[in-house]
Amino acid sequence: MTFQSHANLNHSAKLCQRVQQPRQQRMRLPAGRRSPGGSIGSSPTKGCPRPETQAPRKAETHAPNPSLPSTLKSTEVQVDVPTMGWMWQVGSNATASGSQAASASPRHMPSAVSTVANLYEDRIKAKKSLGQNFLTDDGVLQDIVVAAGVGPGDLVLEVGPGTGNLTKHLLAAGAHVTAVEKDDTLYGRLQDEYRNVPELSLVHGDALKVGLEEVIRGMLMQERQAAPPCAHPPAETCVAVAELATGPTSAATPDPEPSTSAAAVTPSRPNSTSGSRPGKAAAASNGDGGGSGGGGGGGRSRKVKVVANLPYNITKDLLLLLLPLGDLISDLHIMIQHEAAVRLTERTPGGPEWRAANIRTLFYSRPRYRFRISRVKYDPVPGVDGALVTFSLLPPGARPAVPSERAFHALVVKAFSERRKKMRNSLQPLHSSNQVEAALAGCGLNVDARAQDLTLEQFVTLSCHLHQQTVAEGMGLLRHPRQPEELDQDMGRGWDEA
Ligand SMILES: C[S@@+](CC[C@H](N)C(=O)[O-])C[C@H]1O[C@@H](n2cnc3c(N)ncnc32)[C@H](O)[C@@H]1O
Repeated sequence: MTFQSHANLNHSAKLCQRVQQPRQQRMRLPAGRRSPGGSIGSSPTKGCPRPETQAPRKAETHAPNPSLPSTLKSTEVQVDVPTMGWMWQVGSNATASGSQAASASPRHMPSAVSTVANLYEDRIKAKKSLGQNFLTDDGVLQDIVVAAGVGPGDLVLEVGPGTGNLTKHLLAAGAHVTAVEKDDTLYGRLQDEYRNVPELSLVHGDALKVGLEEVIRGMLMQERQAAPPCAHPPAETCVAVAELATGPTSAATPDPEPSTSAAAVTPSRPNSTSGSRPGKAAAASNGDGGGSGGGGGGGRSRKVKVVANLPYNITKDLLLLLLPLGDLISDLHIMIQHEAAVRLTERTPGGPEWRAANIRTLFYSRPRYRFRISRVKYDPVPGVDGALVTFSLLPPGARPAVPSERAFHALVVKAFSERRKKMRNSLQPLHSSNQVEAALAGCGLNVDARAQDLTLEQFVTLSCHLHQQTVAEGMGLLRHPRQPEELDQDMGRGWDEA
């Protein structure tokens, strides 16, 4: 992963900055007036190091939405821009001339459809392997931002900004956005477009590998350093600042899985000396949890929102990663396949769609299906409709109390692994059939129950009963429920392995 610190642009990149025509200006031109030599990889930029300027291999790319050219006439949309001033205000760019600034309207942003068209004009094709189906409807993008409740000063993590179309709407709502993009080319373009936008930090890398938890901690630490703690923060949207650098101290998460990321990431921004956020913030990596200027560990800071039009192939892994971060994230608002969204927001057991993922989702959050997004709103057009789903994350203390979260989820996954089997069979070899029957009976459940019959609460009770049994057996309080032959087999296995 590389983190885009605009202030840390290397020397050659700075040279590029001087010779390139600012992308902002090119994006404002109507499509018909664009210079054929205006692509990133051509003319004035020759010789400057840029990531991946050639088009990707054909097999990896989607066919563009054929309806796109006909909609290109509308190249701008009117957006209410908060007091920060809009990024397309060319005058804010030190390399832009005064006359350019005067002619640019800060209240306009390029339309989503024209941004995608610009990609194609620059011979950049959407990559299937990265799930690149770009939203091209500013109305939908605006609806997402409104549904996510994004407002001025909110901290938003966006995964897969791609064209920046959703990013623009988030920024227009006044959010401070940190966006993680894996694609080299799109990351490079965003880097160019937003280099003078202190409200956006870009992270280059795979969202599943960059260490998102540390990225989020960095966002919160930076926020903490920039401003004093809010006087009356709503409890559900706050996190104890002392926990930011060190992780949660609550005993409610008995077995937090260790973070795999290498280092905390702390955004730094250009030209932000007088802005609401600092240019540099190193405390996240030096462990200064209290914040040198922020008044000690008693203060509280806000939590982060996650808003993303996700590539469908990373939805599951990203949810596994983010759902347990209810101490840092208030809510996730993500676009996923419509059918998957319906399944994931199911709350009642019994149906064939009731899965381990439902139990896990409800354990960590309150999911809500928000609205369907027609496939024709994307380019290239995917084979399925999308949907916006909101997950309101539960802070660790509000989750169901289980002896071990890891053991609980292992139990649920095992129970659903053979859905047609009764749990006294599917849970073997984690637990013997006798153990499972005893535990089910102890919970007041049918001993023939299958996984799809149980609610989250019933799984929680079952896991507690099984845990108590295991502890009691360990202390010799219960007769071992396994049959003598099974024990003999275990013993034999042990000897063989030795
Ligand atoms: C569905 S597109 C969304 C683009 C844009 N946000 C929009 O709404 O039009 C998904 C984006 O995620 C990026 N992406 C794919 N896999 C990723 C990963 N593992 N980590 C970060 N970004 C990823 C793609 O390059 C692409 O830009």
